[in-house]
Amino acid sequence: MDHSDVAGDIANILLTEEQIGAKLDEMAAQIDKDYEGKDLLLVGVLKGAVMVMADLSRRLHTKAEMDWMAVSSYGSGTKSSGVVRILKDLDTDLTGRNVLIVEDIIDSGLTLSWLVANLRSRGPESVEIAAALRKPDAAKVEVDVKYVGFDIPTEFVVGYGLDFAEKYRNLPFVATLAPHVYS
Ligand SMILES: O=P(O)(O)OC[C@H]1O[C@H](OP(=O)(O)OP(=O)(O)O)[C@H](O)[C@@H]1O
Ligand code: HPA
Ligand SMILES: [Mg+2]
Repeated sequence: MDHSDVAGDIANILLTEEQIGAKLDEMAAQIDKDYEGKDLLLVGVLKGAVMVMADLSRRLHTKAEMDWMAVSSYGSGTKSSGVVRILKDLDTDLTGRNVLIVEDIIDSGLTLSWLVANLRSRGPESVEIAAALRKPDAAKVEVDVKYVGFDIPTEFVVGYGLDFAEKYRNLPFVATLAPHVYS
């Protein structure tokens, strides 16, 4: 079998580009309502959140700044190590700011619970979370998410920013991988 093309690596498409786009429309409308008249700082969590940050931010009418943090807890594997490392910190002082963390996925919740606590300690006015995906049955810690796109089953997924060993981030949809990819 020829596994050189991406299509041969995909087992099942969970969410199409159209479904994701429609959900982001709803999320952006709610965020616009909630932040009306406020200054908003979007904090994207590299690298996975690049797609959702680009697509969500372009749907907002609220004036927003964007900054980025790079943290990593998964390395090249499919399981969270539980140890969060800051690879790149924010450039922005959070004092008095309304921060909205933009994430691709909440899986164990370890990354975001750590990140929320870290950002709250910097004196912001508020810290909320917008996440495209959440795996409710995989939660090891509860994370209070204000805006969530889709709840998905406890399966490793790729696409729309999500990687397996740095690949598949550029897929426009969210999918599971064929077993041969892991072997
Ligand atoms: O809820 P958790 O179990 O903590 O998992 C979620 C986190 O894991 C992934 O990041 P990863 O560490 O793979 O970095 P990446 O975004 O660069 O792929 C994902 O983008 C989230 O940040
Ligand atoms: O299901 C996932 N896929 C890719 N990266 C991830 N990081 C946490 N969960 C996942
Ligand atoms: Mg990753």
